[in-house]
Amino acid sequence: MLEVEKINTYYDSSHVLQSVSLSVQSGQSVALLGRNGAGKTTTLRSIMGLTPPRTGSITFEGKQIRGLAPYDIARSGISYMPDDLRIFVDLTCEENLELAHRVCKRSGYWTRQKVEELFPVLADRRNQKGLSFSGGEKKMLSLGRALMMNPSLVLLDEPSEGLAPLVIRKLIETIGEIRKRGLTLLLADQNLKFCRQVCEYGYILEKGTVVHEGTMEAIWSDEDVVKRYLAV
Ligand SMILES: Nc1ncnc2c1ncn2[C@@H]1O[C@H](COP(=O)(O)OP(=O)(O)OP(=O)(O)O)[C@@H](O)[C@H]1O
Repeated sequence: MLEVEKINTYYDSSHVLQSVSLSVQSGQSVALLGRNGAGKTTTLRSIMGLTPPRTGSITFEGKQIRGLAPYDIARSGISYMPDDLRIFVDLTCEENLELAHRVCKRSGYWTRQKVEELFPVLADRRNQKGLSFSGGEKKMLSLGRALMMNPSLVLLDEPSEGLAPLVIRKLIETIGEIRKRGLTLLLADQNLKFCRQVCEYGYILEKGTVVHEGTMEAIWSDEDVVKRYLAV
């Protein structure tokens, strides 16, 4: 479904991603792992066209998307939950969700009603502005916005970061529900235990390079790999 081949991404003259390749199959859930500054966010931003790679290829459902504007990439069926969530704090919960749908113009299973069924708290807070939301609620709203675009692939940046263990458990269940609707996921997260519960396959980044890949079970049980690339 998604093939990233040898992409090189820069911030000005700083060469951050160095020949990164990865692939995500339809229906799969794939993790991008690695320590702070390894290049996880930059990989997601590169796919989304927000920090376009200078070279390499990104194909999605057989079409080249490298070089397209982010909104065209979104309309092709990829949505993105950034680590800073990017919800509109001056808008109500309902307005945030409807705006995402209107911008993307893709219809499908996910309507505001379906998103509110998945996250009942968003129904409770339908008319409240985002500023008053807790961190966990903002995350749910941001994920809800991503779903309202009716994507086939969702990129999630640090979904578990900053959440209490109980909320993470709920998030794991929610991701399971989302996957039952046929969605494919690529997520960047430093929480190996969380990734093991929601992903089948993982890529480990270090200094902008893929240094290891394998099933999440294999990564989880490889003490050397965990110590070398993931332990803090
Ligand atoms: N806007 C920017 N301008 C310049 N350099 C940047 C910018 N954003 C990130 N970098 C650098 O690019 C490298 C990769 O950062 P990136 O945010 O992709 O890593 P990450 O794995 O997502 O880490 P984190 O978990 O801390 O977000 C780091 O060295 C970082 O300092």
